[in-house]
Amino acid sequence: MMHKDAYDAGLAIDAPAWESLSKLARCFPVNHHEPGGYRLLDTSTFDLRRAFTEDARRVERFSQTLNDADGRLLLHVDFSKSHLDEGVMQALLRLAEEQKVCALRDAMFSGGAINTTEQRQVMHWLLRAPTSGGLPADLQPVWHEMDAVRTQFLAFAEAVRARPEITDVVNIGIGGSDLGPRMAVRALEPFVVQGKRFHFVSNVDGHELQAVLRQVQPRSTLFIIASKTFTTLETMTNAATALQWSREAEQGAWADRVQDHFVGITTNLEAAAQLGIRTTFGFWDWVGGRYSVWSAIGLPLAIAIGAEAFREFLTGAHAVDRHFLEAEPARNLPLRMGLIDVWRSSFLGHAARCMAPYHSGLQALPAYLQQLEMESNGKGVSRDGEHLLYLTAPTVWGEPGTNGQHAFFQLLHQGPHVLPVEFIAVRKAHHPWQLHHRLLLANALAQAQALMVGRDDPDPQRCCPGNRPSTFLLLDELTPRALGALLALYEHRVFVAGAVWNINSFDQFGVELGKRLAKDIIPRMESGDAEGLDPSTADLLARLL
Ligand SMILES: O=P(O)(O)OC[C@H]1O[C@](O)(CO)[C@@H](O)[C@@H]1O
Repeated sequence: MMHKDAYDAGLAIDAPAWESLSKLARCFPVNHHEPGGYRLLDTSTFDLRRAFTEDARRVERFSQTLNDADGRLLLHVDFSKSHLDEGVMQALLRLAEEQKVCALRDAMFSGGAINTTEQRQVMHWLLRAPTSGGLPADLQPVWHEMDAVRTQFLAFAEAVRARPEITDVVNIGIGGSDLGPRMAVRALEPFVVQGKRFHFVSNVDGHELQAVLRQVQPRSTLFIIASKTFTTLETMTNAATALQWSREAEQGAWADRVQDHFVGITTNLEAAAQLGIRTTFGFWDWVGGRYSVWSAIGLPLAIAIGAEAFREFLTGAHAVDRHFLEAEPARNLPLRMGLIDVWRSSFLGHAARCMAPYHSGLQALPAYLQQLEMESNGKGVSRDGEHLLYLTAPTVWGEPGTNGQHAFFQLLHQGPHVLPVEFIAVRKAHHPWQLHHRLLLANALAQAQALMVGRDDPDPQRCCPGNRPSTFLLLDELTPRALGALLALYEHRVFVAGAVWNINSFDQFGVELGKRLAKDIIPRMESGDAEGLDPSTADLLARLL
């Protein structure tokens, strides 16, 4: 939680704008945690309701529309219901300058090894570049290699689509090798080819694999084994079991055909070959797992929606890449949104953000964003190895609206701490029942309004304090292009926040320790040996055995 001394001193980052923002924060409601108490420091003078009455241009000032090159609406974002004013926005833009965010952005887009802890370039953006035009000379061959693989996996996707005998596609992968394609196939359901079902198996929990294998037949199923490293325990275990299940099917009569029904997506082509997988599509160590849906990791999506629509998905993301690179800071949407995220976490103490997509197709978006944001920026040490005195990535969670309203929105309206909500609404529906869509959208608007306006009541149990912040994202239609734009916006916004916080957003060493300890415990699950384990783990092990 935010450290009071650091907050008071305003010196957690040695930049003049950081200090100004620390002072400005005193005019806003701040979530403050100290031993024995969590409270809202509401010494503030800032009130959203008043902010709108005092500034007739507030919506215009704090909202922005992005169109693509053809002038079509990509997305519109209204962050006017955020706890901020023009002074804060200006100080945030100065902070971006002092923290050299644009220089880091330019380094990323010119192939600099900005993932410093792993000495890697960060070039997921290259995967959506339609041509090599404008790229630095040393990136030209990289683009051509990438484009060749892209052409191959998209041709493969088309070939699978043309085979009616393949009725099921099973993606086996976890984390970035699962969440992106899983979320996007679901989101773009109206564009998905008829006659094929898409399944995603990520967990090492055999129940998940079993539930899928019960529904499919080896001869009509394509298994995609997706793993950047091809060493991940869950994926390798599920892949081996799926292979064995296929070989044993039909009394072994199918064994020699099995390989034709397995495809590997990895940077470790050798490991895939060792498993006996003959068809593979590669990608590169400059694509982080959580940024890989644009690569061959997106194969399930490409099969689902086809090569042309997959290229549309890339086009939407590329439009946002261009905008992020070219727009001046004051009208640069990912920059502004990333800066607001910094303001909310580090200055206002908003330790969590609720994602509320009002579209059931975006059901898996909160889970996707959890990895993107929390694995990228959930860090407490700077690039230079210094411990940070400020909050970084918020906890991200959520559910599609209206479901969340009937579950946890109570806390958002009346809980003692302030948590911003991010609404995502889509203007056009892909079903014929306009009434449903009107009710859905009306609820999104009403919730954002209720959080802000609140409700006075003489009975404190019924009173809603209001003045609660939210952001409202609006898509015209949930198309491949719009989804690509939305995801790229989130990627760059996470980049901006990480750059301001001076953390490396592209490694994930925090997840290593658990993996290492699991390796130690796995053999104990058979032997029961508890030597060297702490008493709690030893007791639980004995009970599980
Ligand atoms: O694609 P892989 O190498 O199987 O890794 C899966 C996931 O595991 C992680 O390394 C975390 O454990 C993620 O960063 C990654 O997306």
